[in-house]
Amino acid sequence: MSKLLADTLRIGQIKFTNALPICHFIDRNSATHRFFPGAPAELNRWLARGEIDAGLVSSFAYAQLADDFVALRGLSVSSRGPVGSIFLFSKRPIEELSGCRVSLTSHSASSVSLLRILLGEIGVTDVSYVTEEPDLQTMLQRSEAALLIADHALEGSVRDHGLLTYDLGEEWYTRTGHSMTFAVCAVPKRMVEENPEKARAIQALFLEGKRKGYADMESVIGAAMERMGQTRAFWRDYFGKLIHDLDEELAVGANAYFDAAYRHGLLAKPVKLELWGDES
Ligand SMILES: C=C(O[C@@H]1C=C(C(=O)O)C=C[C@H]1O)C(=O)O
Repeated sequence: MSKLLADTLRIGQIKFTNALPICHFIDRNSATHRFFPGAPAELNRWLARGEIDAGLVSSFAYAQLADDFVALRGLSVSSRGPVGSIFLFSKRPIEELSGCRVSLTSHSASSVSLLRILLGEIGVTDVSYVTEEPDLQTMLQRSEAALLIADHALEGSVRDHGLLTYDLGEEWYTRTGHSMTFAVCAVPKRMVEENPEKARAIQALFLEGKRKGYADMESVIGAAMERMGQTRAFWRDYFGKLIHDLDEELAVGANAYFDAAYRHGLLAKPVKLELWGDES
């Protein structure tokens, strides 16, 4: 990562289609800030190491860092039911994966934990999880099932591979009745305490991007088609499933997910999502 002026805000941004409604229109570089696009696992790492100051990260990564970070109100990647881009592709029914090898995309933190939770709740045991680069064909050479997220999952979902396909947003909703929040915009508590105007500026940049994205969804869809093909109707349907507006109600679902992650031994201690900032 290049050297920046000491007070330039370094902000992480998800590089995949799921964040386009927020990120497509964002003003990426200015004298005061610079956006760094990455896969969720990269963003999580950059945030934990202090290589970015704030930004969109996996909700699970936020939970691991919750002592030191808040989540900005009005910004997330969430769904209430099917999400359309987080799939377990499986050679056999999900209930029959006990003792099997299951491949996990190296790009995710939230969805891999969600899969472990769901399989645990279903009573699937002795799974050997392996983390791999997201390539469905390679993953399934040795595994019974493979978890993909984001653009790789979208690609997998339109391919005719004859595999069983489980949408993790839908599985979570069916089992718990809760929404699921996959990504939040994390900002250090230290920043909101010592320099709240900086945290407000980050929130304003993202919220302005989102306002423009939702006001001109046809341009967002055009950008998605340029990247990945498919029809306008495909993207309208996909973006219709996503919610980008973290609020108290979505926080209930996020907290249910954090509770489950703790119960399943994936988080070291119980965590509550801390919302910060006004959405205006
Ligand atoms: C909806 C999605 O959610 C993403 C899933 C993430 C994860 O599993 O860690 C992180 C960020 C989200 O943007 C997606 O991948 O399409």
